[in-house]
Amino acid sequence: MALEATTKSVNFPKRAYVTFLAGAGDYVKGMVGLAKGLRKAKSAYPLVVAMLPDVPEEHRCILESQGCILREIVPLSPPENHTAKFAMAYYVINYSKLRIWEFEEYDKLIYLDGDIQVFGNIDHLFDLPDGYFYAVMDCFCENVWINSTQHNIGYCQQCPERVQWPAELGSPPPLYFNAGMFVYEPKLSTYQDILETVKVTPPTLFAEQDFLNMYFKDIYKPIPPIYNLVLAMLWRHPENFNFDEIKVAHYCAAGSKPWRYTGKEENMQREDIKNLVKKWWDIYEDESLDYKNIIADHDKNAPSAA
Ligand SMILES: O=c1ccn([C@@H]2O[C@H](COP(=O)(O)OP(=O)(O)O)[C@@H](O)[C@H]2O)c(=O)[nH]1
Ligand SMILES: OC[C@H]1O[C@H](O[C@@H]2[C@@H](O)[C@H](O)[C@@H](O)[C@H](O)[C@@H]2O)[C@H](O)[C@@H](O)[C@H]1O
Ligand SMILES: [Mn+2]
Repeated sequence: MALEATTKSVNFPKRAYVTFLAGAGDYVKGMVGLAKGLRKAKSAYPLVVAMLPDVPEEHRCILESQGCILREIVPLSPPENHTAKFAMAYYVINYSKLRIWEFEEYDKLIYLDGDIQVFGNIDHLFDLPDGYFYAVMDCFCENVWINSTQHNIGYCQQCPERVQWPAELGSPPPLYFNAGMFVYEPKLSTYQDILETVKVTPPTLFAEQDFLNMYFKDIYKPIPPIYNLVLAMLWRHPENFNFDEIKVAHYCAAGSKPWRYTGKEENMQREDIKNLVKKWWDIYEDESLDYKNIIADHDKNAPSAA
């Protein structure tokens, strides 16, 4: 009785990982890989999939069979802005990612893109102090940044001493994070304000990533690159991290999505890239990590009821 009373009286924080799925394409493979990777890393928390209505029933069944918690969200579009030239045309759908601020039933969430894999347990990030927005600093060196001032003057925050920010351009830009992974606290009041702010914020190159950097710039706290290794860092800034310590890999470099990897694009024949793509496939194809087998093992080993 005492134990039961204690358990009931303790208010355990509700935490989860959350990802975002749009369309009927092959990103669902990324989600399955992510769900299995979190299990292999022995994470204590579930994976919630915030999915747009266009995700087909077949993909929903696959994700449920892998133990994912499905949450359908409504698309969110940026204000009409015909001059908007996103770095990648499809980035416009990524604004819908902002719906995850309405998941107030959770105290703290860690967002992970579907093209991310977790190779080491990162549950401890949930214990970071509340009231801040934690994410890894991005890199501006890839061609996808070609229309940005930083890229054109050769400036990157990963090595601010290489090319100094020119005084005539004022102070250097605030630290900028990659929005493929972040630790945040969902709150309806914040969510409502985000919706209102999106309506009056002209879209820019990196769509919702730019928006999130503007919106959270006062409470953004950088965390080490090993928690969201944007693959371009391997050839752009290898001095900024230790390859063997990578806990989270982000397959966002052109041609690096494991489920459609051909090895043909620039840098895709690198040994470290081939190693990370293989590590992703090893998890994706590991049937012992399938939810149904984990549950079966658990039931088999559970102490029989007295
Ligand atoms: O057709 C798409 C495009 C994107 N996404 C989701 O949106 C995220 C951001 O897109 P992406 O990772 O391709 O952007 P990148 O990090 O490569 O710039 C993906 O990881 C997926 O979670 C999706 O589900 N379907
Ligand atoms: O919609 C904008 C997207 O912007 C970001 O992707 C970019 C950016 O990180 C560049 O710095 C990389 O060089 C590039 O490869 C990568 O595609 C996020 O990863 C993604 O989740 C999403 O927010
Ligand atoms: Mn991504």
